[in-house]
Amino acid sequence: MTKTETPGTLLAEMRNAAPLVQCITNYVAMNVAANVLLATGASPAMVHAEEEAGEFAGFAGALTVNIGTLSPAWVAGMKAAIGGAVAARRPWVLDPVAHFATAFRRKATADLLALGPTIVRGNASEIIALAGGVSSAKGVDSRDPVEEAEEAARRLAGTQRCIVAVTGVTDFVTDGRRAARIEGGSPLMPKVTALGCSLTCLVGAYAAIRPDDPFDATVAALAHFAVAGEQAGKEAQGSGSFSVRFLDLLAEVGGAVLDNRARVVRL
Ligand SMILES: Nc1ncnc2c1ncn2[C@@H]1O[C@H](COP(=O)(O)OP(=O)(O)O)[C@@H](O)[C@H]1O
Ligand SMILES: Cc1ncsc1CCOP(=O)(O)O
Ligand SMILES: [Mg+2]
Repeated sequence: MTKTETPGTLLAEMRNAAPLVQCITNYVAMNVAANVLLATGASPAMVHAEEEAGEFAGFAGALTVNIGTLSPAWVAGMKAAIGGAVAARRPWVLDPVAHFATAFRRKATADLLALGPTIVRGNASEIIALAGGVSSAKGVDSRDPVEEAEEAARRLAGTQRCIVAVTGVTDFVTDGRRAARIEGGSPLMPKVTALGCSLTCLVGAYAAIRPDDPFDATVAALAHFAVAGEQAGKEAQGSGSFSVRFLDLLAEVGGAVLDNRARVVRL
């Protein structure tokens, strides 16, 4: 049986390792996600050109791929990066932002999924649709509760042989066998753009320290967001002050505080 590792232990180890994370993310998220990784202790690099993305992935600790603002050149860069990550046996995370919205996105997402992501992180609408169901969303924001995506997540994890993380009011993580729910966060989080995209990059940072079995690492990344987000929500006056306080708290939260405050239910 695999030993369960606590979020706090993994946070301390991740911070100590300061993993280099190659983030291919969208124009909206690039700056936000880089600041989130720096605050948590990881080292972000936004590298997406086809000419260099595969080479970079060969020495980065992990790769994250997000389709938020897609174009054909970006898809080529993503595929090159994934080739480099797979060859170097590094974990890679897929964030299928609004993949159901257009034929271009659907095709790109199907191609990327076929390359075998280590982890898929999306909101409930995205995960429902990725598993073949009908979601209520049209764009990047979720219109479905996480509870309705749990079965889809288990199915997707089983068929793709990967970890699936669904986020929302209460997050859900499964590898098709193990599963966990993570409570916390704040209703202000979906009111700040690119936090889901940034979380995907943070999942990459945690996965970099457990490349062969990143289930607990994925739970730890979500717990880190949940604990910092909950506290920031208590202190904020609105989404502007939330953003600032959230970044500070991602840095302030240490291993002991994370283990104290994280509400993780293993199923
Ligand atoms: N209503 C909510 N209450 C608490 N936390 C939330 C809520 N909605 C989203 N979150 C948190 O916000 C972060 C981003 O998740 P989500 O909004 O689902 O992603 P996306 O931005 O991709 O749609 C996650 O940490 C999630 O737990
Ligand atoms: C608004 C927007 N449009 C295309 S990508 C993007 C950001 C989505 O960020 P998130 O999925 O984290 O809410
Ligand atoms: Mg998203």
